[in-house]
Amino acid sequence: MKQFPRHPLTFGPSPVHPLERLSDHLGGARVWAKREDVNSGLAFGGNKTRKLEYIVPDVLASGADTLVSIGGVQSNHTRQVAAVAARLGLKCRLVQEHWVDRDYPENDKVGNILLSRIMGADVRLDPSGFDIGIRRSWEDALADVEAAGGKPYAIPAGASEHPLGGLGFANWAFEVAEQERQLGVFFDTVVVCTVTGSTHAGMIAGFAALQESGDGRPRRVLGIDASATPDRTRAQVERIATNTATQIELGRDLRPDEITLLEGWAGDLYGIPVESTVDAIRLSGRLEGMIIDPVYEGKSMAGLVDLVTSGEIGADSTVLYAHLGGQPALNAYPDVFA
Ligand SMILES: Cc1ncc(COP(=O)(O)O)c(CNC2(C(=O)O)CC2)c1O
Repeated sequence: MKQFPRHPLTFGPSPVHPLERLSDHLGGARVWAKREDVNSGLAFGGNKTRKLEYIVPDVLASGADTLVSIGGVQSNHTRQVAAVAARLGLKCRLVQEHWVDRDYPENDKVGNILLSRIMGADVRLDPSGFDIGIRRSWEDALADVEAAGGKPYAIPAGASEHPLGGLGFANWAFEVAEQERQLGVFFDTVVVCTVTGSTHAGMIAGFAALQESGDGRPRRVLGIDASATPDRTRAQVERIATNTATQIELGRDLRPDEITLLEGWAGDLYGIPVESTVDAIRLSGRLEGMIIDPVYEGKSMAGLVDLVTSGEIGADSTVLYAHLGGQPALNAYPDVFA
């Protein structure tokens, strides 16, 4: 894979470990986890921290003084942008839109948004609803920073539509291959939560590049939709995966079977947990002491549980579950577990 400048924001390779009790409980494939939720000392880290490692060199080269990004009120992404801004000594302007329609009065005071405020971000609430695309509120914030004499750096939702947004998880694929060698294991299936798409898309491009580099063993990357707008998310994954494959000089087109986004566990609305989400969160907590969140990982774990117990992921498979972080948002959902 072509190399790109990376500004280290993580502790190094994120841990990979087996989930024995969960695997025994499911009674089929063996399940392991790769833990982006403990990948960095920057405000609990997560998948966006890995993406930002490849964006920060461009930030520094641009001479910007303010990172400008966007997400829902309980966005993990904007919290990670705030942490990186703090670490780099930059200002941070965050647009927090009304992506989740829940009747929890403390929603804009706890969890991720509390952390972003603690780290000094200029947090602005906006009444606009959920959408993974480029938002007017974000464009207005960029113009606002500029009009006030600042030099903004534009980071779209989830850093996904950013030109360098797929590189973090393309590299992740190569990190997995190295850890497989060290552990003496091969993960034929990767399960990942998909919303704005560049985590999943980067993995698709990275594992394709691994195959082209000679590791021809068949591997599936299964994206579990948590956006509840799967057609838009699938199109965004395809676009970002294709762009990333070009950037890393894959040298071939991606095949349709390399882009798999599965529906069925997002429920009707982004950010609203359904029964399978809550069951998966409890199962992961009670069997492995592994905490997952109700917006993202609870939904991808619900997908993994069904795919393994149904045999769609065969009993002879070894599955790598991508834990991408997200726990701070649990503080906005205490009523769900009361
Ligand atoms: C914990 C966690 N898990 C999975 C995802 C999905 O990643 P992608 O957006 O790259 O598809 C997020 C994203 N979060 C967004 C946010 O604003 O926090 C970009 C939506 C996530 O935070």
